[in-house]
Amino acid sequence: MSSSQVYLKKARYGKDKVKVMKVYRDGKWQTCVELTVALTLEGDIETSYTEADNSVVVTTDTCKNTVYIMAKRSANVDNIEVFAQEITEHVLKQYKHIHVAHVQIIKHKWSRMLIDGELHPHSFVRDGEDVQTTHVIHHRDGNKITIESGLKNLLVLKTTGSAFHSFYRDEYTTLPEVWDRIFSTSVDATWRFESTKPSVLRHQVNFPEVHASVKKITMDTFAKDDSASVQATLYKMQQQILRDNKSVAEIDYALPNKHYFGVDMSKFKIDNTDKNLDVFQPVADPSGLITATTARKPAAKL
Ligand SMILES: O=c1[nH]c(=O)c2[nH]c(=O)[nH]c2[nH]1
Repeated sequence: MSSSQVYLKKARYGKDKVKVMKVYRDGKWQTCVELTVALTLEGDIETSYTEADNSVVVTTDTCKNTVYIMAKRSANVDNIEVFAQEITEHVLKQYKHIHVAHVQIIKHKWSRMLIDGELHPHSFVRDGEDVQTTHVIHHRDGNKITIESGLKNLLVLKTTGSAFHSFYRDEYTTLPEVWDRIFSTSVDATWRFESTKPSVLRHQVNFPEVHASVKKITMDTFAKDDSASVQATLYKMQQQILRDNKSVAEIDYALPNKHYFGVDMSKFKIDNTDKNLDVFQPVADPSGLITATTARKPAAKL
């Protein structure tokens, strides 16, 4: 194939995995926020790939510096969707040949310690590996912003209140029906916001409240639902999230079904079945993987 038949179709570059910790101080009370940030850029940058023209390259090192300087100036590092928009706005203002700025943020958990029954003013604990995420894409054209936020790695388990039966059977099916089983999953939820107007997104959506609501509904539904399947429980979670969060346009879930199988003890003449089933083998893989997206129907036209 001659080189005239190929062209640079897409290009985007920047700095990934920029780790930043910000401490806010209010008298003796301190708060900390730890983020992993990626800032990547699109625009009139083709010649850096096609002609070795570095004059159009805002260096990835500059991208890293930008994250740190914006963290220094910002009062909103904790509110990752707003902090991400502060960065994209700065980038589009500063670099006229950059037309799309992407900021992806992972917010790690630091929860205030409870010491002698009281919240401690400056000590924190990592009490879970679940993280909040966001991906803000800011287009110079029309000043359009899209925001996709997420809750990842929320590991949950219930020891009863979950069944799986009446499924499709054929000559390939060996799975027994169960009316009581362990249900465990690591929740991976991603939701997109309705509006594309920056002013609305930035100032009228309470992003931390949406994160908190998604987490609460996920856990409430998981605990309370008499689960007929991962699929049915997942859809209940998504429906409730869209009902309670008007700013959310649609939500995806990816739920691995982390299997716990009863150990066969029949060779030892020990009954570990049905009512006597209480020893399980956690099976890391393979796992089921149940995914779905739930969205709002467009409003009916009158
Ligand atoms: O909730 C479930 N959904 C499935 O689709 C499935 N498939 C399976 O083997 N176990 C389960 N459990």
